[in-house]
Amino acid sequence: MLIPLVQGIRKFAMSAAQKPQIVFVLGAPGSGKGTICKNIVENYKFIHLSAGDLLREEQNTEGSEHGDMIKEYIKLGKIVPVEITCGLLKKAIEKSGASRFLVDGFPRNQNNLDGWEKVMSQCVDVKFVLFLDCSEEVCTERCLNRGAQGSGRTDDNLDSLKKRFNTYSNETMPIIKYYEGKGMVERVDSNRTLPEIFEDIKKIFTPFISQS
Ligand SMILES: Nc1ncnc2c1ncn2[C@@H]1O[C@H](COP(=O)(O)OP(=O)(O)O)[C@@H](O)[C@H]1O
Ligand SMILES: O=c1ccn([C@@H]2O[C@H](COP(=O)(O)OP(=O)(O)O)[C@@H](O)[C@H]2O)c(=O)[nH]1
Ligand SMILES: [Mg+2]
Repeated sequence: MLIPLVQGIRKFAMSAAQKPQIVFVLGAPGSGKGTICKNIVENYKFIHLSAGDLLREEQNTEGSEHGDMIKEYIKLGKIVPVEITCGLLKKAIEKSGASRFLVDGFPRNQNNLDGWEKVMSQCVDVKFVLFLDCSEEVCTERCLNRGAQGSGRTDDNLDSLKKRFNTYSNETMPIIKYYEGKGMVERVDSNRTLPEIFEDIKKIFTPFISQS
C-alpha cells in the first residue's frame, strides 16, 4: 500500500513543479513593457507573450470573427473581453510547452483578472508582477515617437493615447494595487535609461531564476 501512496505523492509533487511559471508585466502604454521583455528573454529563459501583439495578430487573421471588434477596441483604448485575450494566451502557452512566460500587458482590468483566474489558475503558477512605473509625459512622448518611427499602430496618436491613459488609470492601476496588496509586485522606475532599468531587472530576475 505504501509504494503506490509514495508514487502518488511524487506524481503530485512533480505535476505542481511542472506548472508553467508566469510573470505579468504591467505599466502604462509606452512604459517599456515590450522593450524590457525582449531584454529579459535575451538573458533569462522566458517566452515573451504580448497580449497586444496577439490581439493585433488575431485582428489581421483572415476570417477571424473578432477582427473588427479588436480593431475598434484598440483604436479607442478599450480592453477587449477576456474570453478573446485569455483564449489567445492559453493557446500560445499550450503550444509553446515552455516552463516560464512573460505575459506582457495583461491582466488590464477586473474582467481580465476574473477570466484568467477562472480558466488558468489551476494550470499555471503566477509568480509576481513586474510593474514598470513611468510618468504619463515620458510615456506619451515615447508612444508618439514610436508612431513617428512607423510603428503602423492605429493607437500611437494623441487622441487614442488620452483614452489609453484613462483606461490605464481607471482599470489597470486597480489590478496592480490588487497584486501589491498580495505582496506580489516588483516595481521598477522605467522613466530612466535602458541600462539603468536593466540593472534593476537583473536584481529581480537573477535571484528569482536561481530560487525557482
Ligand atoms: N527606457 C527607455 N528609454 C527610451 N526609450 C524607450 C525606453 N523604453 C522603451 N523605449 C521606447 O519607447 C517606445 C515604447 O516602448 P515599448 O517597449 O513598446 O513600450 P510598451 O510595450 O510599454 O508600450 C519604443 O519606441 C521603445 O523603443
Ligand atoms: O490584454 C489586453 C492587451 C491589450 N489590449 C488592447 O490592445 C491595446 C494595445 O495594447 P499593447 O499592450 O500592445 O499596448 P502598449 O501598452 O504596449 O503600448 C490596448 O490599448 C487595448 O485596446 C486589450 O484589450 N487587452
Ligand atoms: Mg507593448
